[in-house]
Amino acid sequence: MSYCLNPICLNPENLAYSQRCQSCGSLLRLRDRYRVLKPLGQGGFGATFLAQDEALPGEPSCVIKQLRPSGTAPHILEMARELFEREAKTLGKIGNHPQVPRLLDYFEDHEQFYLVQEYISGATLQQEVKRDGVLSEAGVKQFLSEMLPLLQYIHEQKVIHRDIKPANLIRRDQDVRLVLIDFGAVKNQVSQVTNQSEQTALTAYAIGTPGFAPPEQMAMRPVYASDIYALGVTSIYLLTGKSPRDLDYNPTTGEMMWEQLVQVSAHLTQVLRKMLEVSVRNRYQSAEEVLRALEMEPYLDSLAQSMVAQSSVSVKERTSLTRNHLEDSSVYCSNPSSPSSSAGIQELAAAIRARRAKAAEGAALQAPGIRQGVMTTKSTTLANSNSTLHQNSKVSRKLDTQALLTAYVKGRRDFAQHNLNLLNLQGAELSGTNFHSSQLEKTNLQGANLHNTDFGRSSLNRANLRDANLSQAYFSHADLEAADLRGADLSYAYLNNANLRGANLCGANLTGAKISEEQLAVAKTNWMTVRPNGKRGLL
Ligand SMILES: Nc1ncnc2c1ncn2[C@@H]1O[C@H](COP(=O)(O)OP(=O)(O)OP(=O)(O)O)[C@@H](O)[C@H]1O
Repeated sequence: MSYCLNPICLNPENLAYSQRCQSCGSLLRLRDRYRVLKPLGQGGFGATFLAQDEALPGEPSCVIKQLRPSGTAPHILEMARELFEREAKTLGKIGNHPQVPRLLDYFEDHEQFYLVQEYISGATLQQEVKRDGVLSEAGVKQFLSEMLPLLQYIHEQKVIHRDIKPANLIRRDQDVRLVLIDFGAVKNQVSQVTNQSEQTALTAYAIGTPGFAPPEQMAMRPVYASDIYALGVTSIYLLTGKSPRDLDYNPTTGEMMWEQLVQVSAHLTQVLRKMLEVSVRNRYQSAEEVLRALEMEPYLDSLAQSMVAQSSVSVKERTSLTRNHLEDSSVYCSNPSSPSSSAGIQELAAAIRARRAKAAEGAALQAPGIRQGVMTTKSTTLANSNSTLHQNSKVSRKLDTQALLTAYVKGRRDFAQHNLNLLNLQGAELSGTNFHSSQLEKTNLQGANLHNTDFGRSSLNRANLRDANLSQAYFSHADLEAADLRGADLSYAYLNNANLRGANLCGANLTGAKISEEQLAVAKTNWMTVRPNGKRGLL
């Protein structure tokens, strides 16, 4: 089909490759190169079309946006043009990012404005949820780990998107990456002071989508954290399949009531709660902060627990100690961006890394010079509680094969921070389980169903994962050194930051998996290994 772009054409559908519209006589090729195939949508200011560029070899698809303001008053036209230019400028500036459509052309033709951008072939997250159902905790973590670096990049370019929602996120068929579209509502040049009345009039037409946009954005004062709120609402949609308009709100605080609808770990709940804070002051201030919190919270959680459990410390001491500790680590900090709190996080992260390194080396659990129960300075407190955490988690969270399988059958999915070393779980049904930070060294998981399972930061050293179903599993920071992954289905798994040294990926399926060339270089592969692009061959 060839579609006529004349806004007042009564019968815009024409035969493919026609020169002129049979109904209104307009030329059907825009700028003598773009042929419109079909309309994709119509918003307040413009219409969007799928087109092909006949001037290029292969006639690649593209998206054409045509400025079509609904009113004709000069100031409306002016505002619409401004919004349109904004999208063009923003795409021109940030469209070289792989998760943003490229700006291909921008021009005026017969007093109409046009913007041509890269066509992203794929389904939106809204369509995906309607088609495949809601995501698990691991799925949402993967979503956030993909979106937060993009958000960080956009914000570094001084751009607030202002309309993040499932319908504006397309999972590109070609490489299964998420692409953010619709930059028509972005706020550019955040630091520049604009004419207040112009800005207010303009933003009135571009406040984003009610329910996804936070209160300050609806009040026309968007900030970077507004995008974090919208990302939080999108995560709730992915977990529940419910749009904000289908959710209840607390009449006193205005908070969205979602917690009773989802079954996720305490740490993810805490992160989402802070992303969805009604008050900007209490919300995460940057995408980086959310990323950091996602990686730290499970540790902080058990850190607090292990400290409370410490028998040699009095209740009074324990309470103040826990509070100080949490303040240091900025978990409940009212101003998390303050230098002291971020130093706290770094200090804690360093301690955790040191602890993990020690554990990996098989060093003694208790660091030299640290004595149980004697807590004098901040650093000894930290080190002491970390060693306790390690011991406690080893002793109190050990499960045998039978106990684990029975708990799973009864509906339990959270086995984070457990010691499951050496268990025989061959062929077990364990899909959608949370094994975050657990120890699964030399565990036999051959042929097990581990679809959509969270192995973030877990230790799977020399684990037997042969022929296991690990599709969409999450392995960020997991240790898979020397693990046997022969014939495993790792399609769409998230393996970024996982240690794959010596891991055997012969015959494994890595279609759509998130994994770097460096990681693949240190693993074993053969011609049977299916690469992330879906093709077989040596890596
Ligand atoms: N670059 C693109 N690649 C593929 N599809 C796109 C692209 N940009 C927009 N679309 C699709 O075109 C349709 C229309 O999108 P558009 O951004 O113009 O806004 P809309 O959904 O009509 O309205 P609103 O601006 O209110 O969200 C949507 O279905 C969207 O998924």
